[in-house]
Amino acid sequence: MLVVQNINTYIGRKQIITDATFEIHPGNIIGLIGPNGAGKTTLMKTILGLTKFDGQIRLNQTTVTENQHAALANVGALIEHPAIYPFLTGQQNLALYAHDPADCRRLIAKLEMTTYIHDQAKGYSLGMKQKLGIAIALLNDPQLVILDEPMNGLDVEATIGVRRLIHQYAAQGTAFLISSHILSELQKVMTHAILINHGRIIVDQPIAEFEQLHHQAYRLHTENSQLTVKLLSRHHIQYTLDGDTFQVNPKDIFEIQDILSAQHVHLKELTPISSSFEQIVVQLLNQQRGGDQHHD
Ligand SMILES: Nc1ncnc2c1ncn2[C@@H]1O[C@H](COP(=O)(O)OP(=O)(O)OP(=O)(O)O)[C@@H](O)[C@H]1O
Repeated sequence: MLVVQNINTYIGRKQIITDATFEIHPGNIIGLIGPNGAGKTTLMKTILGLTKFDGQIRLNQTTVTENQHAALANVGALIEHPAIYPFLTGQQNLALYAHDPADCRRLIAKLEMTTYIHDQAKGYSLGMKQKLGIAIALLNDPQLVILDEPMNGLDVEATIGVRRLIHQYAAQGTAFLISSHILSELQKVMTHAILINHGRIIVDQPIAEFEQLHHQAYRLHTENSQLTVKLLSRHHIQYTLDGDTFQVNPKDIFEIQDILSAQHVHLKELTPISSSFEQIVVQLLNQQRGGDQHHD
C-alpha cells in the first residue's frame, strides 16, 4: 500500500532523514520508535508531502511529492498539535472533514466526547483536543493513519479507548504508523517495529521477529567465576558480571562451553533470559553508539 524508497529529507540544508526504505501493508500497525530528535516526526511529515525530500513515496502506486498530494486523500494524520479551529465546537471541527455524519457520531461515541462535543474547542483540555485530533484522523475510513504521539495527554480510559479503536480499524484493513515514547503502550498495539536513530532506520521487523532476534541473552554460572573471567577476557568474549552470574551473548555460548570445558571449569547454569522490549531498544541504540552490552 505505502512504499517508501531511499528517502532523504532535508530541512534547510540539514539532512534529517537518510536513505529510509520501508513498506506498510493493510492492517499493519507500525510502531515508529527512536530517541528525541531521531527524525520520527520528520519522517511522518515526509510521507505526508510536507517536507523537501528525494527518493520515492508511492501510495497505492500513486507518487507523493512535496507538490503532489492527491494520493493522500485516504490518509488520516495527527502530527504535533491537532489542526483544530478554536472558535468552532468539536462537532463543527469534525464536520469540516467528515463525508458522513454517522461516522462523526460513531467516533464521538467511541472516544467518549459526547459531553463536550458542542462546546467551543478553545476551552478543551490537552487530552480533549488530542481525542478530537485522533477522531479527525480516523474520519472517512482512511487506508493509512499517521499518529505522532497519539497518547499525549490522554487519561487511562481514553488510552484504552484509542487502543481499542486502533485495533478495530486495523482489523478492517486500515494501516497505522504510530510514534510514541511510551513503549509499553506501543507494544500493546503494534504488529511491526521501525527503530530510527539519527535519521536512519536501524530496525524494520515484525514484532514477533524483533523480540525473538534481539531479546536473548544467556545467564552463565560456573563453579569458578574468577577463572571464567580470565578465560572470557582472554578470548575477547563480551560479558557482564553481577555477583557470580555472567550475562553473555547467544552467539558466543558454544565457544564459551568449549573454552570452559577445555579448562575443566564446570557449568552450573547456562540459560536463556529474555529482555523487556524497552531493554532491547536501549541495547540496540547502545550498540549503534558503539556502546557495550550492559543492561540496567
Ligand atoms: N524546522 C526545523 N528546523 C531545523 N531543524 C529541525 C526542524 N524540525 C526538526 N529539525 C531537526 O530534525 C531532527 C529530527 O527532528 P524530529 O522532530 O523529526 O525528531 P523526533 O524523532 O520526532 O523527536 P521527538 O521524539 O523529540 O519528537 C532534529 O535534529 C531536529 O532538530
